[in-house]
Amino acid sequence: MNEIIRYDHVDVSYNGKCVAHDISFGVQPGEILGIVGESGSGKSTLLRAAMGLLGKDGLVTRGDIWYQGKSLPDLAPQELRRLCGADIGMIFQSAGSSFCAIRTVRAQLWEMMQAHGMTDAQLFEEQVQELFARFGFREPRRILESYPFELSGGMQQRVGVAAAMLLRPKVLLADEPTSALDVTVQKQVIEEMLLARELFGTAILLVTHNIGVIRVMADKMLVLRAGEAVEYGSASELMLRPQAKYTQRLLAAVPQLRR
Ligand SMILES: Nc1ncnc2c1ncn2[C@@H]1O[C@H](COP(=O)(O)OP(=O)(O)OP(=O)(O)O)[C@@H](O)[C@H]1O
Repeated sequence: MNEIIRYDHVDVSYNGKCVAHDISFGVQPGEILGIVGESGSGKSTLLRAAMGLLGKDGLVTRGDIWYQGKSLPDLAPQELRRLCGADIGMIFQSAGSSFCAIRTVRAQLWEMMQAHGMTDAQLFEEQVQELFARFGFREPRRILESYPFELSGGMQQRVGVAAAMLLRPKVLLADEPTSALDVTVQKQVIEEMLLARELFGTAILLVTHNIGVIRVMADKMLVLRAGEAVEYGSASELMLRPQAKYTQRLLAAVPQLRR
């Protein structure tokens, strides 16, 4: 199995308190893993652990997160920063808040690409226009020339996904990428992520409360409760035949989207 990322018996603690315990799973290139569970079950912590974003109180205390033969928690900060974005992209609940308010979208995307070694502004322009066109943005030039506050929250999120994909990451960590959006824009962001997988073979770790989003996107599903893995397996199988009472309750609790 050529998994692109593997969590291997991972424990994570904040201030010595274990909030994720003995979590193991692997994700193949192009595969989408949905991570679900009630609030506080450790979903975001698992994504943040891969990126070294647990803050000063958080630590991977046991196990490994393997990415292409490297143990991410053991990497030097500098090496981890090099992987973040370029190899492992991120998209959060509100892309708007990760954009700087006083610089245009173009300036920020160009800066990001320069930070990852791009020097040719013409090439950047071609690549960004091409990607925006593929993602179905009607006015790519206007978007690039906009300040983030001039775009709707939904458009900011769509640009956030496109921005993450500019670097063609092999893995995309998506933490509640649709939960702040109305249903129409949710659908567009979901389609964008599915397109990213189709175009670039990106694997996606998707954290969401919305089982409907899992239903339309995920190949596999990990169900967390209080930091423990309750169930893990094929998403369609778990949707049809959830074994644990907890999963049955989660599935019953959330409104569903149609594909
Ligand atoms: N920086 C932190 N310091 C201390 N405890 C934290 C920190 N971040 C998260 N926690 C605790 O870790 C546990 C898991 O939190 P986490 O945010 O990963 O859950 P989650 O499943 O993503 O929740 P939600 O769905 O509400 O976002 C919770 O008990 C939370 O209070």
